[in-house]
Amino acid sequence: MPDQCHSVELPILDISRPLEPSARASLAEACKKWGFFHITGHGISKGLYNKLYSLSQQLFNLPSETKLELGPSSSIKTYTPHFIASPFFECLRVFGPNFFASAQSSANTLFGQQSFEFSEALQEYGSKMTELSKRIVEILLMSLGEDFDKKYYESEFENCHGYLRIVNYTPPKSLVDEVEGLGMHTDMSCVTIVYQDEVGGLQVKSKEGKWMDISPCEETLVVNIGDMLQAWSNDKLRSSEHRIVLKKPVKRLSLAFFWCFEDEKVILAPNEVVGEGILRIYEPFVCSDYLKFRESSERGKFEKVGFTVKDFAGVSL
Ligand SMILES: O=C(O)CCC(=O)C(=O)O
Ligand SMILES: [Fe+2]
Repeated sequence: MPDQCHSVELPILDISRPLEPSARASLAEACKKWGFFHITGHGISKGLYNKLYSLSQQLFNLPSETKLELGPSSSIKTYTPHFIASPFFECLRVFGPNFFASAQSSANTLFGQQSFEFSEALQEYGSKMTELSKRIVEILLMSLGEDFDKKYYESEFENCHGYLRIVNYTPPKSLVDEVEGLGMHTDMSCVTIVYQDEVGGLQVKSKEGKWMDISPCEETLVVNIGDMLQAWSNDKLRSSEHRIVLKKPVKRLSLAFFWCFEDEKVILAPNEVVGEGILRIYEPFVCSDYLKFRESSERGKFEKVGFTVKDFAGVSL
């Protein structure tokens, strides 16, 4: 393995069981240091993943003209073609809370009216991810402080919503070394839940600036903290820079579920979360203003770093 890249060891949390005090401490530490951890006990069967995998392959194997009917210049806009995020990246978005309806509107164009298999599978996956996201936010609140889940879940996180990105990476056939499938970025979510297939390629940047592999592991999902929760937690939870590198000339599929605050939400870390005697790092801001800031400062660059939540709402010293 090249010197500049190592695998990172992250805690594995069994989400189906109550949070033990020792797990709470290692989770808090991992979230502060890496902003990434693994979960098991998520209740999603291998069968559902196999189904989503083969349906996604069918979808991305369709001719470009068909996919572009859902592209950025169409009315539905659920498909992002190659050469927007990177030459090797394309994705389809499915929006909650009615994942069935969102998937179906894309499926009608792609596969014709008769197919419900795709929408049903996405409804099942989207609702499971929604439940998981809620549980993860509760657990993260518990890791921040005694009874913080009871104090803050309902008042702060009750109106969160989610969407899914199905991502297909196609590296060049004559891959010599490695290429970036998706460049360095932070997520704008509260939390993101990622399923990556066995190809791997997800990397997180350490605070010292080293790229570390997050290797795929069967039956575990990757969870990462996004900018919204970093700001809300006054940096107790880190939204880390990450990217996808393609090292083999094979396709890679991932499912990334983003759990986000509602657009009109004002993000302000509660005093108790900031902690006594600790400086507040962010000015309060409206969620959608940050999303607009990110869109406008990275035109054509798709979530490139350089304009993140600290640049937007960081307290000037
Ligand atoms: O493809 C992946 O594994 C993760 C993609 C990602 O980081 C993103 O879509 O924000
Ligand atoms: Fe990401």
